[in-house]
Amino acid sequence: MTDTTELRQRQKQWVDNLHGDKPVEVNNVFWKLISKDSNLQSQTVDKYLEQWDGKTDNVTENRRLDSYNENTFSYYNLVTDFYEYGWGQSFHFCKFFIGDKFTDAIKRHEHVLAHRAGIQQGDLVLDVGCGVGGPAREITKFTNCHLIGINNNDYQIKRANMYTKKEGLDKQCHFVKGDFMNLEFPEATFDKVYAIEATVHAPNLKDCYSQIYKVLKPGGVFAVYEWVMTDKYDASNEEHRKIAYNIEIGDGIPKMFTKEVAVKALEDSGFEIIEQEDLANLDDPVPWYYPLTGDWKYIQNLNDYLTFFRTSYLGRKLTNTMIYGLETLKIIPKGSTRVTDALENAAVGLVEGGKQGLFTPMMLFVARKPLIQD
Ligand SMILES: CC(C)=CCC[C@@H](C)[C@H]1CC[C@H]2C3=C(CC[C@]12C)[C@@]1(C)CC[C@H](O)C[C@@H]1CC3
Ligand SMILES: C[S@@+](CC[C@H](N)C(=O)[O-])C[C@H]1O[C@@H](n2cnc3c(N)ncnc32)[C@H](O)[C@@H]1O
Repeated sequence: MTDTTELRQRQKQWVDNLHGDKPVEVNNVFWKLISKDSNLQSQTVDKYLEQWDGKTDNVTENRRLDSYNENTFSYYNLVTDFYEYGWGQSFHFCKFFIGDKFTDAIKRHEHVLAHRAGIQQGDLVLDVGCGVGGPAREITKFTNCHLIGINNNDYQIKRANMYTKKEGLDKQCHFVKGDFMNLEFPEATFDKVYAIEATVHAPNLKDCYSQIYKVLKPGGVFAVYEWVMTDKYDASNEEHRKIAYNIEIGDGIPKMFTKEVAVKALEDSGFEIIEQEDLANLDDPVPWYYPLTGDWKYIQNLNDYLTFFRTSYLGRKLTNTMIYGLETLKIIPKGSTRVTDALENAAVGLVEGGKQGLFTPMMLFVARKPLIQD
């Protein structure tokens, strides 16, 4: 048995045991937490947090980079239910315009990527790091393409396929296990490839982009919303490094790279960069991170009061207090509070990084695989 087969079997078994025997259709976050295996939940939290001891020296960082696969696997086993509860089925940020409803802005961000990638009816498209498939379903409906989503988290794949079947899209769109550091599709399979806020989990962007390059047809396009530290970021500045660290620990990221590293990685993989644009502007009338600040003045739709209460500072405090109470009463598994604490770190780091313009979750790159390779 190869190492990869063994790892996959172990991860599949872990997910089956961790999430208990509740049907995959259950949507209530508290019910999902109650039905988790307490022992395994606590072991998953330990496994994830043992990597995060506050250190950012080279040895510690290399350890995190080496264990990227198990680390993000554990992270998403812990946070997926919270993400769905607080954010919905698309696990990404978006640009807001005045008057925007949250769900409309999220979908528009997906349409923009599909448009910039030039996805056409009938194209075979790969979604790299597909989450529970919110963007994939939307892009399939928007373009009428055929789409495969890959993900290294078995729990998310189950939920992605469940939602897709429910929406009657399962003939056009499906989700499989895979590691974007080792894509197993034959060379030149896809017309287009996209990734939304996923490849930031890679331990090495060049190796990840090279895998994408390999599976794209010559002339094919790769479009990505990359998470990067901007040109303003200075790794030797303690405050900046602390912000990046909060983003790393709270979002399951082995190491945040700079925009410069991402550009070089695309070029070194053989791509020709057609467009590069940071869609997050500091002077945007409505900042991308506002759902996490709970700035009520930006809310322009009645439905969004509920969504943004959950994601706001106050709403998070309320959720975290409830989680703490339920864990103390042993109603939900041990370790759940440590998960909400890590998510709080994420929110703080993201907002601070966004406000200071040190970080962007929407560095858009559109890159082409040349028709003739060197
Ligand atoms: C991790 C990466 C690369 C992308 C995910 C981006 C966002 C969808 C998440 C980043 C931080 C998350 C938090 C929540 C939802 C999803 C994020 C915004 C919550 C609002 C979910 C509900 C919890 O009670 C609080 C969370 C704070 C962080
Ligand atoms: C923040 S989520 C974004 C999901 C999706 N793109 C969306 O916008 O809803 C990041 C995704 O990348 C996946 N991921 C992380 N590391 C991966 C890897 N090595 N191979 C494949 N998928 C990975 C996670 O499991 C998760 O689904």
